[in-house]
Amino acid sequence: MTYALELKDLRKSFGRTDIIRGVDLQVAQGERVGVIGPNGAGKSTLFNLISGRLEPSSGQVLLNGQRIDGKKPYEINRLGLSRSFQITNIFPRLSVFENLRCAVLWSPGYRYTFLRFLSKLDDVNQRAEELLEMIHMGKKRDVLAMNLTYAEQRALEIGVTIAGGANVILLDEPTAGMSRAETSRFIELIKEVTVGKTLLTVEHDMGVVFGLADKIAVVVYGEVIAYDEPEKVRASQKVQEAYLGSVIAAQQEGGH
Ligand SMILES: Nc1ncnc2c1ncn2[C@@H]1O[C@H](COP(=O)(O)OP(=O)(O)OP(=O)(O)O)[C@@H](O)[C@H]1O
Repeated sequence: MTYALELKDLRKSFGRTDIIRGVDLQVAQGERVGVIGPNGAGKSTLFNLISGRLEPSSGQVLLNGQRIDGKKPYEINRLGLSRSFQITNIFPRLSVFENLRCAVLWSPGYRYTFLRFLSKLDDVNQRAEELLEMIHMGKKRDVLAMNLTYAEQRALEIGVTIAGGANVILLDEPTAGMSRAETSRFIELIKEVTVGKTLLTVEHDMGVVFGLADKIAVVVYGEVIAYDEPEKVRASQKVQEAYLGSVIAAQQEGGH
């Protein structure tokens, strides 16, 4: 079986410190995976290894069966993986629509076709209109990104991330900084716009991750200690002891 994303004995050291210590992970096409774990466990490093920001010390990363470890982020993006950062991908002084148009223009299907550019402009506009509807921002079409609310900026960021039609999407804490109400609307939006796509998301909020993910990968000290359906992960004694027990207790105490 070819997985949308597969990690094989992936390792990363900084100096003498082993940060990612032999991660194996298989994500099927269309699966939504939540990556959880304590601070400093290696979740961001894992995302950096997958998206090409960092090169692994050893091991393999395969995207749709093709090795991508060692490739540059833009090459990996062209092969169908898109990663969202926390609103750094949007242009504050451009309107919502222009941001989406730029994202489409910059995406793999269009970026290298400058000579065919003019004949393709209609397609670009049409795709940007489609994206505008997908993220439910038709009414904000001409508003400058800098004048949007924080939650709207995050929604635009999702639109920008999916603009190129990547089939594997990586989201870094997509609901960080949102209110409860915004968070639940945003989870629905993420679900809608990623139907059929493969999604990996790093998330600290257990409510979000258990509501969104088909599978949860628990990273502790650079290793995936559990990778299973949410209910099985929640019930796992090993996960309770290593991580979840203390987090759930803390979130309940904090009123989350
Ligand atoms: N470039 C680097 N050089 C040295 N150490 C690094 C580097 N990047 C990350 N680390 C270390 O690797 C460990 C894992 O960091 P990472 O940011 O991946 O964890 P995380 O699980 O994403 O944490 P958090 O939930 O707090 O964001 C940390 O101890 C961090 O200090």
